[in-house]
Amino acid sequence: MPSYFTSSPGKVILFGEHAVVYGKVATAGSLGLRSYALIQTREDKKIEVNLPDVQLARSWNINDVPRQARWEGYPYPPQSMNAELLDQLTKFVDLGSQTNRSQAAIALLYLHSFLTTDETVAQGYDFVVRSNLPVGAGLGSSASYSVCVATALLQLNGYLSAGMGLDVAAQRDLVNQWAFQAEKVIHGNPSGIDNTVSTLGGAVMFKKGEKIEPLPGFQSLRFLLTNTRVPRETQVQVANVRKLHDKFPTVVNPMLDAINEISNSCKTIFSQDGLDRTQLLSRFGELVDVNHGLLSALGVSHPSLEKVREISSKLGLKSKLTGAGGGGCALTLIRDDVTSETVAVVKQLLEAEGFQCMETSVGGPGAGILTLTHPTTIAEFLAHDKAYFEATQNWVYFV
Ligand SMILES: Nc1ncnc2c1ncn2[C@@H]1O[C@H](COP(=O)(O)OP(=O)(O)OP(=O)(O)O)[C@@H](O)[C@H]1O
Ligand SMILES: C[C@@](O)(CCO)CC(=O)[O-]
Ligand SMILES: [Mg+2]
Repeated sequence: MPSYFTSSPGKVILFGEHAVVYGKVATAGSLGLRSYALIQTREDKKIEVNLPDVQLARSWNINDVPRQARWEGYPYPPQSMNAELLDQLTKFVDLGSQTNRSQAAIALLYLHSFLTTDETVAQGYDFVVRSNLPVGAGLGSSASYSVCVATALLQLNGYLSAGMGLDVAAQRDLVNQWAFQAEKVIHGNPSGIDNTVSTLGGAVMFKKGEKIEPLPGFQSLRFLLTNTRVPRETQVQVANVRKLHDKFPTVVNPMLDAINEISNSCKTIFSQDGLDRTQLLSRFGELVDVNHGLLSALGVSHPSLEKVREISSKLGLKSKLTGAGGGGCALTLIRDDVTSETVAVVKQLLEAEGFQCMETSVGGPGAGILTLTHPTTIAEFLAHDKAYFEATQNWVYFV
């Protein structure tokens, strides 16, 4: 009975959120906070799905779920989304207005419709995901979920096996492309930066449709992440910026160009000879400030995010929103000269506002698979704590 864990990280966007949707460059890195999935075959032709982070536990007869015939470009996804299939799945899932759950379930079944083989249909499978990422807070929980789904379905159905003849880079690309489809189900019109960082890991410069460039020297930066706990949906924030853009293109386009130059300036300061670390961090902090100002002008800040900036700036620290904004998370640059006492004070002040602070590593591994030698039960998977997965050896990453 094939049984696998898959895992993938969240992301933090340093510069360029929203502008990246319009083809501008953005800079982002993977987070130490990850999602974990279990996928394993069953014998009763059912799909048993358990997504505790969005309170979804459902079971379907596998034969009731629509399937797609072989398509052009197989095994890579079709160029455009299948709107008819999405409609069909929305009705099939029938989760009404509970968008968190329904989007997660539809994204899974959308990929299932294309990727499930006759062999899997003859058995059924369990699928469970749990995440250490806050859901809907700007740290790429949807992309991390999407990459876990894509990796799990591709692995279970044999697309990543040696028999398919794909090298590691091609496997990684396949995972990323299918995860992008799932992100489209959840987000509407994503740029692809979140699923790309979640698949590849590390720290990258990203521009839609172009080759990903690693960002040198990034690992050594420290950030504090603050979750304001103000809920928001990426899809809504992206749509709001779109409305502003369409109403005032001559005003908004130069702002998006300016954001593009922030990522380019970030690259320059990392590669500039003769810039010492103190100067680098100081310039990086200035870019953080400018980027937040532009995002705020695009209408995606929130009083809670301005509060994070106010508190951190009192202690000489620079912060910006990260991800789609409108609530969710802010990142604060911790320069090398900032003492642990100062960090503790900032955290205390932010937590007193009801915010949640996290220090996490950035630039770690991307998506990974672990083949289980002994099948596990859903209950056992759900009972493991976070440390269990991190301590588990033999993860294979797409590096
Ligand atoms: N652990 C999870 N289990 C199931 N579904 C999840 C999980 N994490 C995220 N999702 C799906 O992703 C949606 C949240 O995506 P959204 O893009 O709004 O937030 P985000 O990805 O955390 O933020 P951002 O895109 O700004 O980084 C949820 O509504 C749910 O459908
Ligand atoms: C807001 C946005 O730029 C980043 C969300 O993490 C949307 C996207 O790139 O798809
Ligand atoms: Mg998202």
